[in-house]
Formats: sequence, C-alpha cells, structure tokens
Amino acid sequence: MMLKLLILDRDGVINYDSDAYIKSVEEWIPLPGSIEAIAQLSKAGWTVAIATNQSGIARGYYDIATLEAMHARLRALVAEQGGEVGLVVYCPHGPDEGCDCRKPKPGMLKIIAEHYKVPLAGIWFVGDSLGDLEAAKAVDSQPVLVKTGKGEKTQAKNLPVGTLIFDDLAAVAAELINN
Ligand SMILES: O=P(O)(O)OC[C@@H](O)[C@H]1O[C@@H](OP(=O)(O)O)[C@@H](O)[C@@H](O)[C@@H]1O
Ligand SMILES: [Mg+2]
Ligand SMILES: [Zn+2]
Repeated sequence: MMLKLLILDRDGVINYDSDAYIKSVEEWIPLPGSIEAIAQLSKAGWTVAIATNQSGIARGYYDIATLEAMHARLRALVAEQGGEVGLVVYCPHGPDEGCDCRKPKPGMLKIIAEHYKVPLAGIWFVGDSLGDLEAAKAVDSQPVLVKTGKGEKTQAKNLPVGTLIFDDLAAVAAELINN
C-alpha cells in the first residue's frame, strides 16, 4: 500500500512567521491547531515531512544548532499529542547562492520523495508562499495554500492552476482525515 505522505512548509504553516525571520526557539511559536493537526494526521497514518527555506542561516541570523533546536521542539510537542514528525529538510542557503534546494526550486521535495521512495505526483505540499506552490507545481505535486503566515498576501497573487486553498493546517488535516 502506498505511503500516505504530506509535505509541509514550516514558517507561516506550522508556526508564526516574521519578516524578521524566526531566529530562536523562543521565537518559534506554533500556530493555533497546527501541532494537533500534525499529531492527528500522524495518528491517522499520514507521514508528515517538512521542506523549509532557512536563508537566515546564510544571513547569519541563527545557526544550525538553533534551527535543529526548533525542530526538536516541534517533534516534542507533536509527540506529546501522540504523533510524530517525519523527515525535515531545510535549505540553509541565501537567495543568490544558486542552490538546488531553495524553493521555488523543488529540490527539497525530491529529497523527501527519494527518502520515502514515493512518487511526487499528486502529493500535497502545503505552504503560505508563492514559492511553495511553484515548487509543488514543478514536480507535479498538489499545491496547497493556507491563509496563515503570508498566505493571505499570496492568495492575491497569480497562483499555479489547481492550487487548493484552506484557512489553515487544521482545515487541511480535517480534509485529508475525513475524506
Ligand atoms: O516558509 P519557510 O520556507 O518555512 O521559511 C521562510 C523563512 O526562511 C523566511 O524566509 C524569508 O524569505 P527569504 O529566504 O529571505 O527570501 C522571509 O520570507 C522570512 O519572513 C521568512 O521567515
Ligand atoms: Mg512559509
Ligand atoms: Zn539550498
């Protein structure tokens, strides 16, 4: 049976985002319902992976240890609710480094798909930025926009054809679990 894989963007989808970047564990604050949504998905048999741009590393705003501490906190909060978080992939590079992993390039989605040995076609990728949706489209995944984080601003842009729109991650989870 095919793995039920869901890929999430992080900032603005799981936790509050900031134009000043999320630079510490203290600044990493879950959005309402997001931890519960991940735990419920996990308990319903979904594998929840994360693909996140973290140019704050290249910009020197925080280091890898701090980033990993944020992800340890995420994992602990989801585990408290009986769920688990799958592979977390991040792009530590700056916009001008020409890497293959920074969204809107689909490199991180490809890494996740390879890790779980599943095709990317049709896999839901949930994000709040246009780059998230474009990354999904580039590999024939399903672009899903949430209105949290930068999502409301993104909604006003020219979205990839077929983009699904939900209020937040909890609404995405309800859709996937109940249908
Ligand atoms: O939404 P994800 O991919 O999880 O992470 C986004 C963050 O890495 C940061 O990405 C930056 O974009 P630039 O990297 O400076 O273009 C800005 O949008 C920040 O506000 C934001 O916190
Ligand atoms: Mg985001
Ligand atoms: Zn990169």
